[in-house]
Amino acid sequence: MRLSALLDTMPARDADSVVTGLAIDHRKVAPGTIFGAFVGERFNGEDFIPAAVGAGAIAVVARPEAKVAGAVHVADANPRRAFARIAARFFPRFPATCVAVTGTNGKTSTVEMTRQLWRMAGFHAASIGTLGITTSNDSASTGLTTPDIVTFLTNMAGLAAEGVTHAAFEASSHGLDQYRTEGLPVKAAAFTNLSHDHLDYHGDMDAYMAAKMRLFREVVDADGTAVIWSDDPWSPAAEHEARERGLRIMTVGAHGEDLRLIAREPTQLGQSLTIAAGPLTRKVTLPLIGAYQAANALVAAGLVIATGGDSAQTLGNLARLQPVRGRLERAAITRAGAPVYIDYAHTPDAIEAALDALRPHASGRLILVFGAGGDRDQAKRPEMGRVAAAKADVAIITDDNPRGEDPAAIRDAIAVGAPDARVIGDRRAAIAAAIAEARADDIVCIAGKGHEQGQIVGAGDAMRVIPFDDVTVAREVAA
Ligand SMILES: CC(=O)N[C@H]1[C@@H](OP(=O)(O)OP(=O)(O)OC[C@H]2O[C@@H](n3ccc(=O)[nH]c3=O)[C@H](O)[C@@H]2O)O[C@H](CO)[C@@H](O)[C@@H]1O[C@H](C)C(=O)N[C@@H](C)C(=O)N[C@H](CCC(=O)O)C(=O)O
Ligand SMILES: Nc1ncnc2c1ncn2[C@@H]1O[C@H](COP(=O)(O)OP(=O)(O)OP(=O)(O)O)[C@@H](O)[C@H]1O
Ligand SMILES: N[C@H](CCC[C@H](N)C(=O)O)C(=O)O
Ligand SMILES: [Mg+2]
Repeated sequence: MRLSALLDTMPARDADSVVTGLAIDHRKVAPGTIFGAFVGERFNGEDFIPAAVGAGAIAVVARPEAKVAGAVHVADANPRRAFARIAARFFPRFPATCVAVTGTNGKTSTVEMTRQLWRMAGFHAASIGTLGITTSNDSASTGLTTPDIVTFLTNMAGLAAEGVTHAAFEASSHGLDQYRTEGLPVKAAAFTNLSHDHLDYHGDMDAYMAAKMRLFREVVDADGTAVIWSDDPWSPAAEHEARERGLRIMTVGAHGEDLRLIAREPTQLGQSLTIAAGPLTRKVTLPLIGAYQAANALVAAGLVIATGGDSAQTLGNLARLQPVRGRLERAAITRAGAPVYIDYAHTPDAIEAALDALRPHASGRLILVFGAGGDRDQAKRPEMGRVAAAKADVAIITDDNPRGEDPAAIRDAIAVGAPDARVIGDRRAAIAAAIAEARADDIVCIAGKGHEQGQIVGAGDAMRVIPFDDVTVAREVAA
């Protein structure tokens, strides 16, 4: 592709230069690359411009004040956005129907359920997010929830080339703030909820919400649909944003206008949902437990219906949803007979949602093992402790990806909110203690890591990922 096909203005002599690719990391620059130089948290990408040009970059997207010699300077006060727009021209292929999900909790579950519902309707569908890229044949891990813009668009082009026509992706607040998911038409976008997380990055809840709402303000198509979970304290604010943009609005939940959850009753293996969709009222048995999973399933149904799915068929298909990895996944039964669940709860609100989901199924006690990640929001730690102390009968604080921090200091910060909790740093020992403690009528919940396959310790060059899988460890210890 020629540079002139990607840039609006450039010196005439550069117009015919051939663009071979795009990169935001100077180490990935090859001859013919367009390099995006961004000011980040750890580095200033502008410092790498000479190295990028040396490696063959033919254009650099950077702030007007950046120094660029030997390549076209695409100057923009918001270089991440400018780069995303150029990248979208370079990768013009994508699945015809793309939808996005944002919110503090429930993104992964919702995109994965959306993929399953599309699949049941006969489409070749994919989901992209924390679990990586999932299609009905394959799954591949990508590292971050929302990868960088080049990876994101490359993946979308790859899916389209494989024949995927429907894709649901997670839009994390970091991803939205850093323009990591732009450039393809997004027919519908969902908001699940907002609660305490990532305030280290965003500062306060209003700024966090504003980052998420870029999805409605800028990313979703102007004639697209906003699917909004109606029962969250932040739902009215989300609805206001969608209205301001002139989007079609679909509200879902007990207070929802479009998919109204009229009743929810636990059954032995799941729950029975009564849902009104316009004139149609349907009762379906969802084979998953907990209010939070019902919420995510309904938002997923909303996205499918918003993009042309038949209401009756989509709601009926909820009965065939498969569990999402690491989200209230039953991993083992202890020798005493207690079920052990693995859940990805790593925020105060998620711990509450997971324990609320399990409570109706425990005639005895709820025993919780949990921790908080290092180099992440510190303010959520005592809050996680408080909700654990309030909602679990036995709480055990352990390590969950300490990264560059002292694990003992993280545990102490959690214990401020849960002074009676036991503290066992070694995660395997903590899981073993919970399993040893459980009697037949108790339930053990191991929170925070879900599908993760490792314990991240150290930072920078000293960073190591020690293999660790809660499901495997729970099975080994329970055996
Ligand atoms: C805080 C954050 O989001 N950081 C991400 C962000 O970093 P940054 O823009 O601050 O970049 P930086 O490392 O300071 O470097 C600045 C620029 O210089 C470039 N660079 C840097 C070094 C070098 O040698 N050469 C070079 O060119 C970098 O590519 C970058 O463009 O962009 C980097 C490149 O894509 C990411 O690796 C990095 O993710 C870090 C590792 C991270 O931990 N991110 C987490 C918090 C995150 O994004 N999480 C969300 C999930 C949230 C949720 O779902 O709850 C996610 O979407 O995964
Ligand atoms: N709708 C919801 N309401 C409240 N809590 C939820 C909801 N959905 C999920 N959770 C909780 O959050 C955890 C993570 O769920 P999920 O992975 O779907 O969210 P996510 O938004 O993708 O998270 P991340 O920010 O890590 O990407 C679940 O294991 C559960 O404890
Ligand atoms: N997407 C989340 C994942 C957290 C998972 C938990 N195990 C942790 O490390 O805190 C984050 O980056 O904050
Ligand atoms: Mg996720």
